[in-house]
Amino acid sequence: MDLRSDAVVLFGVTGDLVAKKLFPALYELTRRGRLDMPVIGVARSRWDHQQLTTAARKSVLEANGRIDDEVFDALAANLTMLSGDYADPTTYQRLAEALTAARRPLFYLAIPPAVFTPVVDGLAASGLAARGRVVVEKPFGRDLASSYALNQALRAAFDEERIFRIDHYLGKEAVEGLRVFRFANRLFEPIWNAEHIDNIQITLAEGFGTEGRAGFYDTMGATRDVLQNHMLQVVALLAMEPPAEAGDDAFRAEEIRVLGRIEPLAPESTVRGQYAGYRDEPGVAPDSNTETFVATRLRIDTPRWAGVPFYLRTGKLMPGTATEVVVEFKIPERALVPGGATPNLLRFRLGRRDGITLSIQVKEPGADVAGHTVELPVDFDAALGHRREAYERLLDDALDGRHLRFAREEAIAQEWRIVEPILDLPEPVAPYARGSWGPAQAQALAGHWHDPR
Ligand SMILES: NC(=O)C1=CN([C@@H]2O[C@H](COP(=O)(O)OP(=O)(O)OC[C@H]3O[C@@H](n4cnc5c(N)ncnc54)[C@H](OP(=O)(O)O)[C@@H]3O)[C@@H](O)[C@H]2O)C=CC1
Ligand SMILES: O=C1O[C@H](COP(=O)(O)O)[C@@H](O)[C@H](O)[C@H]1O
Repeated sequence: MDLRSDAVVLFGVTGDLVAKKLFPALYELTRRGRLDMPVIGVARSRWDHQQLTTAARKSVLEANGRIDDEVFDALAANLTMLSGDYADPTTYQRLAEALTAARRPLFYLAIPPAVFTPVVDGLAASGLAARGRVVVEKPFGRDLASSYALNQALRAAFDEERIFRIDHYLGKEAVEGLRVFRFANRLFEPIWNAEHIDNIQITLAEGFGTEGRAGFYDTMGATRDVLQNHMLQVVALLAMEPPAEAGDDAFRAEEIRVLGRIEPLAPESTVRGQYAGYRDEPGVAPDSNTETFVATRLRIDTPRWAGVPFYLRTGKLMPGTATEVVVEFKIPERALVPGGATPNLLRFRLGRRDGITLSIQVKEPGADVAGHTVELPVDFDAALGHRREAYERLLDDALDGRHLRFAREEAIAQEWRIVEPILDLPEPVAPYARGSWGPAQAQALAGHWHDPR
């Protein structure tokens, strides 16, 4: 089935993901002439058409800072609202009536994972699944066992080619660009290994808290929310071997292979934290042990990465919002220049102010011959101009039935295997101050973290 979908159904249209990412993506697709089709928002909340379009307008304005009324009106003319309970078969019957003219609807599950299976079952029972595609948000299940069960439920309703497991980091231009950096630059490949790299750090920091989705977040935590998926995908892109041949299948197979060589995370080298005041938020259990921060050390059992630690940390209410990878190279074997024992750092900025910065040593001005660190920055906005947002690219792909930028089932299974030992640990989470880099124990884990700029 390779024809473009002809309707979009957004389950969870009242939610945070739709507001932050999906409405702006739909607006942009409309602007590009890629979305002239019905868009049906589904939720339990009893929204009318006016509330739906008001929410859509607000989210486009918040994302873009401005709005083109002609484009927005074209999108609004396609929007309709359908309120109903996901356990009620009549919800799907009404949806089927609204989709009578649609031959290949795209069902987007922008809902908490606990409701994925009931919705898939409802789509199957109503006959809608038989002609549709489905996009399933991350996290895909809660652990390895539940991800298998979710796969079974999906496959009972949809053919594999009509299932799209989204990890929106795979749709980010800068994340996808790691593939080009690794395999289109002869310069770095010979030193991309344990002989020359001391450690690799990945920080996914957010300067905001749970933003009204605490009830959902409290069932999830940082490990399931972003470490299991987004961060491990970035690790795979950094650590994979060059594929034996060009092409997307060989590339994805190699990614899965390296995920398979990552050792399960150890509780002893993991720090879980919770920001001050989290337990007072509406929807959070008063004794919640959910982590809003996690830092961990990961090892990859391949000759290329023998002895090289990968340090990963992510948290809410950190000092700022940024996703950065820092590759720290080893210092020169012999100290021939004073001040020359500073490691070269290669910094990838992913998703915000995208770019790459290489820090190198140059001569300190003056009579003495000594090293001084300078940075060679590349700013992708300046160098490359506008690039499309991840959700816009991924929605466009799913509408066309293209799987390249979606997560593979085997990769997701490996990711759950890796994080399983640190899920739901009974030890109390360590408190941390809002606006800090997490609990003090996390600072010690890496010895020295390179904070995002
Ligand atoms: N928010 C984000 O930035 C991102 C989110 N995601 C993923 O997207 C999905 C949705 O996330 P998000 O939008 O943040 O979630 P929300 O907590 O905002 O929930 C989305 C909607 O789902 C409905 N809902 C909530 N709880 C239930 C329930 N128990 N049963 C049925 N419906 C429920 C609510 O709508 P109503 O009550 O009106 O039916 C709510 O508006 C998740 O899988 C998440 O991991 C992925 C990337 C980013
Ligand atoms: O999947 C999620 O990702 C966002 C972070 O995405 P980004 O593109 O803004 O880096 C995170 O805020 C959210 O909690 C999580 O569900």
